[in-house]
Amino acid sequence: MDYMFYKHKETLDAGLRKRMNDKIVLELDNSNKAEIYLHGATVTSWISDNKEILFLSSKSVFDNKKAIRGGIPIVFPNFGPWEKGPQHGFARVKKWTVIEPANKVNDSISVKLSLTDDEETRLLWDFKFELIYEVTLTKKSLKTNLTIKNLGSVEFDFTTLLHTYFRVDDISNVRVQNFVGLNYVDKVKGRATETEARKEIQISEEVDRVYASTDNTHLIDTGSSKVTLIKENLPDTVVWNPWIEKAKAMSDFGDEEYKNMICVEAGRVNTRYALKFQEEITMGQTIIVQ
Ligand SMILES: O=P(O)(O)OC[C@H]1O[C@H](O)[C@H](O)[C@@H](O)[C@@H]1O
Repeated sequence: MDYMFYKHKETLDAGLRKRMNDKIVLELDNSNKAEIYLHGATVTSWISDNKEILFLSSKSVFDNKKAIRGGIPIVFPNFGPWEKGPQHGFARVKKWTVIEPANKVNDSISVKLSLTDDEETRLLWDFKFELIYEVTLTKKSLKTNLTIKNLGSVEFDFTTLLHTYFRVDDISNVRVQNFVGLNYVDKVKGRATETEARKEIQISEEVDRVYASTDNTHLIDTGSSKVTLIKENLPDTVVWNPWIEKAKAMSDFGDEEYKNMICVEAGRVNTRYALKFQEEITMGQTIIVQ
């Protein structure tokens, strides 16, 4: 009996240890923390004042191969289907390296991760680059900044996006602001270009829209909390909810989970950004809980 117990415990500890090695925890105090997996540098959890702000699917696969379904996956160097490699690029499925460990200064704590080109990335996309991702947590905010450096001797271009999954209690109560009058590409309707007429977006069907040149601020009212998304150097915003059929079709997403999430994704996706050799650009977002 004892033997069985200890054997089981050892297995558990080994599994737990592995998961712990794979992620970084930023902890301000017991009620305010965030978790970042090295796989994709994916922020998978952000707890502000004891409340989880991000959605992570219960079906998400943590095999260090597939992209994590939820949190904030990083899309680079291509948004959407890509003729050279996986959908949304490789940044979300590569193992990142910590270059500056978690550092607490006054009321904030931050960490810096990096991804550089390797044989695998050059095979798909033959450029020399470094991505630096800085995640900063305060009691009320989470800032995620991405610096893209061209380390080679030729220009490259890319699209990029922070694919944030927000957790909501009930999608029918969610409102998102600041799209009125903007053009968007409707990916559900064969990429038709439409103009947004609503002051507040509500979700009651499958939504997959790429809004161009959006305001730098969106207010996401989840019914039980208000969250502000502030974009920097990311001109576009994608709004996505797979709804019933798509949810069922995704193996790493629960059938009913579409009710508990909305993706509001700050990106640079409408036009590819050309980065000259030896140059760099920083872009990012800050999410603030009110
Ligand atoms: O399933 P994934 O590759 O993670 O993509 C999930 C979604 O990402 C974005 O929001 C795109 O606009 C959608 O078209 C896509 O379905």
